[in-house]
Amino acid sequence: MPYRFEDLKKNCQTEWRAYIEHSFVQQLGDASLAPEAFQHYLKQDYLFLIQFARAFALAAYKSPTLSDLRQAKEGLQAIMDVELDLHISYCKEWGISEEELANLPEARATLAYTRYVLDTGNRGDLLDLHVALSPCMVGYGEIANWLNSRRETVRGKNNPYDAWIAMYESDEFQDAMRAEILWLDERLADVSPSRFDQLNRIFSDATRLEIDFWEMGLKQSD
Ligand SMILES: Cc1ncc(CO)c(N)n1
Repeated sequence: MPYRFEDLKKNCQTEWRAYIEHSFVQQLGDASLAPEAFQHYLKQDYLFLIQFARAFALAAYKSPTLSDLRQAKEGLQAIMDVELDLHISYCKEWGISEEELANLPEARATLAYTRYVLDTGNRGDLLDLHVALSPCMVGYGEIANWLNSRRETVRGKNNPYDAWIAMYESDEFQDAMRAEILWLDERLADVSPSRFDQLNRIFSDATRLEIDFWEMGLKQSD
């Protein structure tokens, strides 16, 4: 049987669920999340996205074909045009200026995750890099869908985090997520069992670093 993206998730189900259904996510969905925790997360996510944009640019650099190049561009575009724009305006609403954002120190969880992905991409090939990026691209789309499937989730003006959910359920983000899964399914179909094990390690590492990112938000750790 050829491997698929689903197999990466299946092989680290516990970590994947701990990421998707993290208490930060649940509290964001039911509007009980402390604003300070959200603001801390949002500021760090701004710094995170800058490094992730670099990682997608690295994917572009490592792309041997036009279609690979297009896929890297999709990711870069989702970050720069969908996420970063919203983060900046969201931060303004919450009283955080672009100047404050520019001078912010990176939390350890931000450093660990982003540098892990960049290092994996530098050291490995394009598939290693896309696998390292996939918990981010696919996870947040899945989180929005999971939140929408829960009765506890509050949507609309009674939830101050509604725009966050709206961003990740948007067609633009969901399309980018589906394109990433398709791209990975095509490449994973050709890999050997030992190569798949290597890729699974990267996927599981990145997923664990996503969990740490939520923890950093909840605890407002630096
Ligand atoms: C930490 C983190 N993971 C994933 C995404 C989705 O791009 C994000 N904005 N931040």
